[in-house]
Amino acid sequence: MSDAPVGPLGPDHGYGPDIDHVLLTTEQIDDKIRELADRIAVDYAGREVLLVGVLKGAVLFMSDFARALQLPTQMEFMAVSSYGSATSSSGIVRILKDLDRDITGKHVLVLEDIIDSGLTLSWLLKNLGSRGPESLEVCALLRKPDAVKVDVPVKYVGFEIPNEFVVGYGLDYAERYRDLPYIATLKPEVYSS
Ligand SMILES: O=P(O)(O)OC[C@H]1O[C@H](OP(=O)(O)OP(=O)(O)O)[C@H](O)[C@@H]1O
Ligand code: HPA
Ligand SMILES: [Mg+2]
Repeated sequence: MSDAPVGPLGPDHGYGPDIDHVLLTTEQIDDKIRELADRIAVDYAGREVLLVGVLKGAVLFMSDFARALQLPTQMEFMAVSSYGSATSSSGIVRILKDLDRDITGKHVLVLEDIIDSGLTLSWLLKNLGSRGPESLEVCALLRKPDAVKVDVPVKYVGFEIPNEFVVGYGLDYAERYRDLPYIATLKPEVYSS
């Protein structure tokens, strides 16, 4: 057994001192993923779904969601970046890794960790839509309604959250905190150090 300190919400990989407040616990996230997966299993019954995970933020969500979804799925990943190490979007989306295969005729379900300004997803949907999928929908774990700059049609949303920068469960600040098992905000001094 490890001797690492355990925070009030369980193991926090030692990030505890940087955390300001917890928005969503591991249990709330797990329950929501099961709820989304149940709904999507009904909507896609009899169809084969191609999950497209948006790296890197959606990697934990993709992994838990694919296991919860009681349907055969295939997985592809695309890596895009618009934030770098900043806390607001540059508005410029860059493809860092494209899909490995053609999605023509497929039922594509994009999995995103968060919709903040909506710029990444708006760009991504145009890009994927031009490749001829049979259907194209989005399932996002988080959305910040007060931050949206571009309206994007999103069929499945886990949680609406306040307009604060959050980390954990795949979401990073300067590449840190993705491995935190819950979603939280950081103390202001973390940004100034
Ligand atoms: O709605 P938006 O304002 O466009 O923000 C959402 C996007 O920003 C984050 O990605 P980021 O660019 O930080 O890359 P990462 O997933 O590798 O951290 C997040 O994972 C979403 O993909
Ligand atoms: O609140 C956020 N946290 C981490 N990454 C993000 N990318 C867009 N919004 C966020
Ligand atoms: Mg990021």
